[in-house]
Amino acid sequence: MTMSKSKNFLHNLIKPFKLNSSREGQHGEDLERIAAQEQKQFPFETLVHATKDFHPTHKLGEGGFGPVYKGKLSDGREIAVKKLSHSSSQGKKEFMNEAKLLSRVQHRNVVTLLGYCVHGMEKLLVYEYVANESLDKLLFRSNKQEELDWKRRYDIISGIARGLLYLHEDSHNCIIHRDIKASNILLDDKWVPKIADFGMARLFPEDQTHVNTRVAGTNGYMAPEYIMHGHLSVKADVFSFGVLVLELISGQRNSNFCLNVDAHNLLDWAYKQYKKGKSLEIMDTALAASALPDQVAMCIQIGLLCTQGDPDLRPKMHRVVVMLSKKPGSSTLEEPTRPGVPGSRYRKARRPSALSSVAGSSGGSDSRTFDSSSSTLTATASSSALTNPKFDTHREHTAES
Ligand SMILES: Nc1ncnc2c1ncn2[C@@H]1O[C@H](COP(=O)(O)OP(=O)(O)OP(=O)(O)O)[C@@H](O)[C@H]1O
Repeated sequence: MTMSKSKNFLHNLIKPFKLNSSREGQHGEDLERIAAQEQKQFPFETLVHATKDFHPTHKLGEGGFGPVYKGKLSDGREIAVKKLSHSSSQGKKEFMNEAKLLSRVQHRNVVTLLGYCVHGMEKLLVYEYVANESLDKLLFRSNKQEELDWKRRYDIISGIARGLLYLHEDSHNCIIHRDIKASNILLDDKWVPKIADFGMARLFPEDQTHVNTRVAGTNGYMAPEYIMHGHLSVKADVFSFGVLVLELISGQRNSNFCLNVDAHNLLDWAYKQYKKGKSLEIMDTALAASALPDQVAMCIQIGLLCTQGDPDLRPKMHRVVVMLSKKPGSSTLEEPTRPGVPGSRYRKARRPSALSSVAGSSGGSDSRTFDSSSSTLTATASSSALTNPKFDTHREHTAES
């Protein structure tokens, strides 16, 4: 091929993707952008076809927001379709705006939201399908713990930390996840962790007239200041992340901790062992062969730093990522203070009247209630609050504390 021929060839190859000349280029880019946005909206028929009419055999499971179905698009891409339950009164336009915004969130450690669909009363979200199981199934509900060797667990901890850092600081807005837990971490076929369910509060704001049961926080993972006073900041996610780190290392759930040891919960146990200089004793026996003791000890210390009772003392995710990237022992980490007590005493249901008075007094932007039928707490804040890094709601709460 001659030089000019190969130049032409390259130009033609690039042309459909990039138009360079100024006005034509601008126009082309606009069209591209519009087309890209349009593609985020899936026709309902496409999703019906992809999931074989939401056939029960395609159902992957059901969470607090509704059922999730596996599907396959005609181009071969595998998808997970989340059918949102009907309990929110959010308008179609608002939902579409939020979904469009969230489908711009792109990170290796965050599940990609491919798009959305509104069809009559139905609101659906279309995600990339993540092939492996969720972390809780592997860690707590299978006999595959051995497959999660130390290197995998360490990579999972680092991946989740990077995904959270992205949501907090690097995405177009600060997104506080508020429900970081093992079942919201999906693993792909290469064991890469992906944070799922991000931004759900934006997509599904609370309907103030409805005592809903949707999930925005889970016992055992929620920061004490969030449960007790409604203080919501990135540090609430840092707390949940710390719990997850200690769960990954110990193989024990924090929420129904039942080891016969002198401790109330996993955090308490980890802290006591740490103070005695025996932190490695909390390590999952399934890690015995693969663990790098110094690295495990460093991660326990990071987990404890993240779960400290005082949110101001907890590191931000940026600092966590830096700490995780260090060689164990190469720098001194801070000494963790006492961990916060996850507030399972909120198990008592609050009266709906108390709920509406809280919601009412807030000007409608924030409410909290507890669904006594599950182990989850519902707590939502307005979208503006969720996107504002400085958001910190402090209100006298009416629940027994
Ligand atoms: N993108 C996805 N790819 C593969 N499976 C998925 C995907 N999203 C969700 N799932 C599966 O669908 C099921 C339900 O997920 P969902 O996130 O709705 O609820 P959950 O995390 O189990 O509970 P909760 O609503 O309390 O967080 C889970 O088993 C999850 O593993």
